[in-house]
Amino acid sequence: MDLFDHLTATAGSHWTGYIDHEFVRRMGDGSLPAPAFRRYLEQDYLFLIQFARANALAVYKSRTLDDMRAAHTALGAILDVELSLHVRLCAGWGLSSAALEAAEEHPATLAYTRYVLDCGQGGDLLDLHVALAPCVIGYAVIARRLAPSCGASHPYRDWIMEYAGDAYQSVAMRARAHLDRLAQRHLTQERAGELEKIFATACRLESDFWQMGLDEPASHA
Ligand SMILES: Cc1ncc(C[n+]2csc(CCO)c2C)c(N)n1
Repeated sequence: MDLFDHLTATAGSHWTGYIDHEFVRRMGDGSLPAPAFRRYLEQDYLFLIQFARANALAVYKSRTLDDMRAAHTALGAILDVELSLHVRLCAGWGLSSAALEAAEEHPATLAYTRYVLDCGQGGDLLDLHVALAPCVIGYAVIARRLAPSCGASHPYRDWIMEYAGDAYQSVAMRARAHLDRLAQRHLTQERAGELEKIFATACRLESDFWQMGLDEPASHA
């Protein structure tokens, strides 16, 4: 059992509630309403920007060149690949770059991203990578589960295939192996409980992020 397996097992319903969230299930069966997906996409753009900062923090928190390179690669992938892919996906759903630039962070976006950054600022590289794991590895797990039921005209095919594809699956596998190497160097019995708590909290915040997409926006009428 690697550290990721251990963390998902101890997170229990926080983990399963995240990967099996109603938003995920309805994306899988295609019944997710388009406005919910658009709300998610808009906030995910803002999420990715903060996620890039979290990887920059991981570069800073690294004590070996290997760790530094891993974080630097992830940072570059977000800035040079992920964000432009995301902007293109958004355009296909009627969200312009101008709309993305004008968007404000929802409390769920703020809570999740700043929690991850706080884990990294207050803790060490292992704390930070454990806080990032539900995001980086969780999306690969979710997309792999949805892919078999994703036909050619599935409305969420682009999203599912992006994360279920070989390229992203191997990114996630490398992240998982890196997390395990970090654990071998830094994990002690005394730290296990705190790391389990960080992982479970990040899963809860991922669930809140899905839920934000499902919830109707507050009416200001
Ligand atoms: C709320 C939310 N959680 C996770 C991801 C997934 N994700 C974010 S950055 C990245 C690439 C890592 O190199 C991946 C897979 C997301 N997009 N939005």
